[in-house]
Amino acid sequence: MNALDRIRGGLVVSCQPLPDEPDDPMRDAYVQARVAAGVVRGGAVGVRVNGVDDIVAVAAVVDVPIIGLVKDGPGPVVITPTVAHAVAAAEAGATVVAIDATDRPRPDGSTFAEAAKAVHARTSAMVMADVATVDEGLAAADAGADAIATTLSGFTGSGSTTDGPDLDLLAQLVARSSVPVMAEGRYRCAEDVTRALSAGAHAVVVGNAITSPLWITRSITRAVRAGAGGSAPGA
Ligand SMILES: CC(=O)N[C@H](C=O)[C@@H](O)[C@H](O)[C@H](O)COP(=O)(O)O
Repeated sequence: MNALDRIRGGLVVSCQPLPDEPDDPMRDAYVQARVAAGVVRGGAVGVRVNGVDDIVAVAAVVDVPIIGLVKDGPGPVVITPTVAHAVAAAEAGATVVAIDATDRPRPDGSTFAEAAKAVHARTSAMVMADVATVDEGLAAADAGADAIATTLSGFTGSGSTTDGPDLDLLAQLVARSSVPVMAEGRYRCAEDVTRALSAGAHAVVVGNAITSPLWITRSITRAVRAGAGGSAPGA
């Protein structure tokens, strides 16, 4: 059974520090490995992990598929931006390599198709295309992606921007794609996951809502300050 078959219908948990927080105390391979071990114990069928050191550390403690990526550079393409990053993620232990497949220039001048081809030719890993639009997803499947993920919806300036998960993009890709479609990006709770699976997602990735104490705490403190949940006692 390949890595994609193994995660079908399940919850994949993204174990990563917050991208825009260089001082996130969770930015530590040992810590992410412990988080990954915890989510697998809780029922995650796969994990998504950023960076060669973290992938190596996580691969040593879990035996579920690892969707690996390497975030690097000033952008606009940050998720596994070059052929070398893609191969490095696979060599570190990723069973699926997540690669930005948006239509934006890559720092090494490569295309998504070239990165996918290099992973397939030089490693045993599969390739997941992170996209923001239907057109990008369909193009990525034609270019050799083994799966597509809605990861970049709302992050590129193209396509729609939703406060919650982009279930519309998911449904359109499920209807038209020849390869499995992963739901990812702003999935926060059991209801979100169930809705994505009902919409035909191959599997659903949840990140910050499970694995970022910084993000979770900030969400709650901001909501409390904004008055969510009624008046504070004595107020
Ligand atoms: C846009 C981008 O860089 N997304 C990254 C992709 O690896 C991660 O920062 C996200 O945490 C991940 O996609 C899961 O999403 P959420 O944390 O919303 O459940």
